[in-house]
Amino acid sequence: MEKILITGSTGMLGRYVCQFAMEAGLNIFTPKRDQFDISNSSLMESYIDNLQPTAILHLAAETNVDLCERDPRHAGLYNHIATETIARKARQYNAWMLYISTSNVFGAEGKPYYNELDIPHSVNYYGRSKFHGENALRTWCGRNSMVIRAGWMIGGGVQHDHKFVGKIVQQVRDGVSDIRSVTDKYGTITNALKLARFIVRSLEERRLGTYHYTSSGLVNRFEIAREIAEVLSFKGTVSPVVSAEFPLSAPRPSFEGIESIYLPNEDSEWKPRYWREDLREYLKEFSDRD
Ligand SMILES: NC(=O)C1=CN([C@@H]2O[C@H](COP(=O)(O)OP(=O)(O)OC[C@H]3O[C@@H](n4cnc5c(N)ncnc54)[C@H](OP(=O)(O)O)[C@@H]3O)[C@@H](O)[C@H]2O)C=CC1
Ligand SMILES: Cc1cn([C@H]2C[C@H](O)[C@@H](COP(=O)(O)OP(=O)(O)O[C@H]3O[C@@H](C)C(=O)[C@@H](O)[C@H]3O)O2)c(=O)[nH]c1=O
Repeated sequence: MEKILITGSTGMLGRYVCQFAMEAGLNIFTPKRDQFDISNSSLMESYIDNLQPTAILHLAAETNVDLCERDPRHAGLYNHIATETIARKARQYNAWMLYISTSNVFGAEGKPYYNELDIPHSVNYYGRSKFHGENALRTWCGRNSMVIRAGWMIGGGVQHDHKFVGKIVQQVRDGVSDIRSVTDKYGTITNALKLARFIVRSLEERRLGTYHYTSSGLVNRFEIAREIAEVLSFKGTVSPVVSAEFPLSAPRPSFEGIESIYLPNEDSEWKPRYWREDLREYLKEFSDRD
């Protein structure tokens, strides 16, 4: 019988994945931190030994990019070593394993877009720790695993969006008069709900290899903020600024757009579209509530 372990089930992405996996009638196991702490190898090992999963969706991670920069040891433990521990166990039980990585593995070359043939070179420790996680997976279960790299993730809605869109929506709701947003950081966005559909489909198909999954179109943070302001009928102004006005511990690449040369070319509900369309789809979660 199929037994699917999902780590990070309470996160921005994990909630949607659990929702779709349950709708598909899959037998999922979603341990919380006290049962499955990614900083505690022996706890993870004994949980997996007990469960003996047939598949593992490893979504848990340290997603605080600035914390990773200030504490590379923490980044390594959470994003690299934890993945290696889980991947070793996946191999032991011959379980198919999925790992979610990030466009942050790229950026040092300064190219606008990166595809699956490009060799990662990150500008920060979060990106490096995620890339080492990818490689641990490839080393231990390369023949039975999948890596999906996502771009700037949009998802979680009012309660669980702790990233850029959530922060801008919060400012709109707080009624600030001016939202400042950076024009010199470009990337591609990933609608978490649609990615979750693709993950569940990939699980069912036991897809293998590395894939980039993002909406099309390179966009900067300012353009996203302006779009949010328009959709939510924001009364104030959105001002373009340079990133030097937002001092952060971790450098962000000027360009971290990713695109896919391998994603199946089929028209389906998981298929990413142009960034504006996927962003507007997500923003309904906010506008529908008021
Ligand atoms: N957000 C983004 O913009 C992007 C994210 N990604 C990747 O996608 C994946 C999912 O990210 P996202 O959903 O945004 O992440 P979130 O930050 O929303 O959620 C992180 C998840 O990991 C869990 N977690 C954190 N620390 C531990 C721990 N010590 N032990 C057990 N569980 C822990 C959290 O549990 P708890 O609820 O207990 O905190 C939560 O379920 C990650 O691998 C991330 O690197 C890739 C590209 C972009
Ligand atoms: C709050 C705020 C931020 N910003 C800018 C500054 C900075 O460039 C950026 C920070 O937004 P975030 O916190 O969403 O960005 P960040 O933490 O860099 O997001 C990253 O998270 C990890 C998990 C990933 O995997 C990456 O792909 C990426 O999504 O937004 C503004 O321009 N205006 C604002 O009001």
